[in-house]
Amino acid sequence: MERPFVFINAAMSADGKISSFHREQVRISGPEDMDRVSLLRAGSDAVMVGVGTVLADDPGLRIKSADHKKMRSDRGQSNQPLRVVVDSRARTPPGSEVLGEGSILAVSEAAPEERLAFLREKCEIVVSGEEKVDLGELLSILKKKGVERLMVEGGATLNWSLIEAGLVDEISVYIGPMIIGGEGAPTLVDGPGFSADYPKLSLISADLLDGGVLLRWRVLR
Ligand SMILES: NC(=O)c1ccc[n+]([C@@H]2O[C@H](COP(=O)([O-])OP(=O)(O)OC[C@H]3O[C@@H](n4cnc5c(N)ncnc54)[C@H](O)[C@@H]3O)[C@@H](O)[C@H]2O)c1
Ligand SMILES: Nc1nc(=O)c(N)c(NC[C@H](O)[C@H](O)[C@H](O)COP(=O)(O)O)[nH]1
Repeated sequence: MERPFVFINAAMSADGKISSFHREQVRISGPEDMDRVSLLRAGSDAVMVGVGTVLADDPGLRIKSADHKKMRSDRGQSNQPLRVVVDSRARTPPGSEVLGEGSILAVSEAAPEERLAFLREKCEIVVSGEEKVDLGELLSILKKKGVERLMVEGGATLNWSLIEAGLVDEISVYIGPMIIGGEGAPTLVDGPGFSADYPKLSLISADLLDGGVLLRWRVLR
């Protein structure tokens, strides 16, 4: 099945955590990295998160920088990339920042109709998979909608599922100068974990940024 180019972008502490043990957002990136995140959004056709991230962080996922919006309009693209939430059972609160024009809620057949009735007014609903969203099918639906480049902004569980399914081409991770700790704190990739055939990476670049380091990895097949 055809799919977009998929890259994960995340920020983690020096000890590999992407938020605290009570899943509260931790600002790991500095201003330079956040500007880079905005630029990555500007260069993408869609930005995707899991519902865990919506519930924890309530991100808007929009480009705020006028320069970055202009870059898109100069290229003949819409002002903002599409915003996609992977949410099998439609748990996204109707007041979430991510919803509104240009947002897609990716649910499974198990999503309760009474939740969808509410949410349908605030976003487009795309159904795939029986219990859990079928990520391969979702990516092929997005490709048919014209999404060539998809940015994934976490969290830990969605990152795992995409990597496990072999659906990720690149990973950019900013490693910030801090320790978060906690065995229950989400890491860059959670889920059950691999016990063999560990996916291998090839380093594209390593740069100093905001007192930390930005690594870009290509996922090898
Ligand atoms: N530092 C960063 O860069 C960064 C970025 C994003 C999120 N976060 C943090 O990550 C945490 C959220 O991560 P998380 O793991 O709890 O949630 P998540 O955002 O990865 O969402 C996972 C949820 O998505 C849904 N889902 C539906 N279909 C799925 C599928 N096929 N595969 C996987 N998930 C599917 C499930 O309900 C699942 O629980 C928060 O604490 C947030 O602050 C940090
Ligand atoms: N790049 C990055 N650095 C961080 O230090 C951090 N905590 C996140 N966390 C991911 C977060 O859930 C969102 O993806 C956006 O960082 C916020 O997005 P908005 O400004 O609301 O659009 N992401």
